[in-house]
Amino acid sequence: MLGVGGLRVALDGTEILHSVDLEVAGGEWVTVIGPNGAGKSTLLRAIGGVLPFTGSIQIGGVEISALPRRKRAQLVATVAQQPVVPPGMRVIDYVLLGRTPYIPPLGRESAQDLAIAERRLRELDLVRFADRELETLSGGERQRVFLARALAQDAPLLLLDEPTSALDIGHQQEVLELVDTLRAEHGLTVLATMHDLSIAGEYADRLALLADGRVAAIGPPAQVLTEDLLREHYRARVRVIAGDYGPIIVPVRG
Ligand SMILES: Nc1ncnc2c1ncn2[C@@H]1O[C@H](COP(=O)(O)OP(=O)(O)OP(=O)(O)O)[C@@H](O)[C@H]1O
Repeated sequence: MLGVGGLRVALDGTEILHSVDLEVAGGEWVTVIGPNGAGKSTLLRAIGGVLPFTGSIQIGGVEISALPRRKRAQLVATVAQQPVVPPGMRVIDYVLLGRTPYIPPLGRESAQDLAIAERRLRELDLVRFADRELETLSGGERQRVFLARALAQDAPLLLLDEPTSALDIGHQQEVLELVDTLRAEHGLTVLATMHDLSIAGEYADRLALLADGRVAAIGPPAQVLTEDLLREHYRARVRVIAGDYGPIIVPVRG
């Protein structure tokens, strides 16, 4: 579904990603983990088509650089780490922006577009905020709105850059379960980044550990979330405990 080969990205003259290779199958969930500054957001931004790169990024066998913007937006939806919040915009109108790739030039959203946006608001527990200005929402409420907009885009590839970092523990689980349900029902492919390693391992089929702009390890969560790899790449002292849905990572002092 997604094929990344020999990907290099330089920002302001500094190479951040050094020949990254990554394959994500249709319907698979891969989460990129790694220490601060490893290049996780840069990787997602390149795949999302907002950064220049060299190498190859293919979606469904087609190079993204060859896709017109509108077509790309029908294939890839992104929840960025810090999305731009348009001043004065109501929540429902923001979520409707997710339908833009389907609205003809100079056209208006259809009743179906509105129905899809409203369904996303319901699924993400946001109905009561529909008419509020986005700027007036709390950080966690706003993060759910960003996800609602991306899901309204109905793209087969979803890029999630730390989608639950502002959410309380209940909403974290609710949002990730919703993404997982959509994946099961519609074959959605998910590429995410996350700092919570236990949650990352519970939801992803595979984890890719990025360090200094290179893939240092990739595989099923139990293969990547090891005390040795986490010590080496995060300089963290942890205990790894076997959980029902994947390894549970507990930071320890000694
Ligand atoms: N415009 C820029 N010029 C130079 N370096 C940059 C620029 N933008 C980002 N970087 C650097 O690129 C590196 C990777 O950044 P990126 O945001 O991809 O990391 P990350 O793994 O997502 O980190 P975090 O976990 O902290 O969100 C960082 O060292 C960052 O300082």
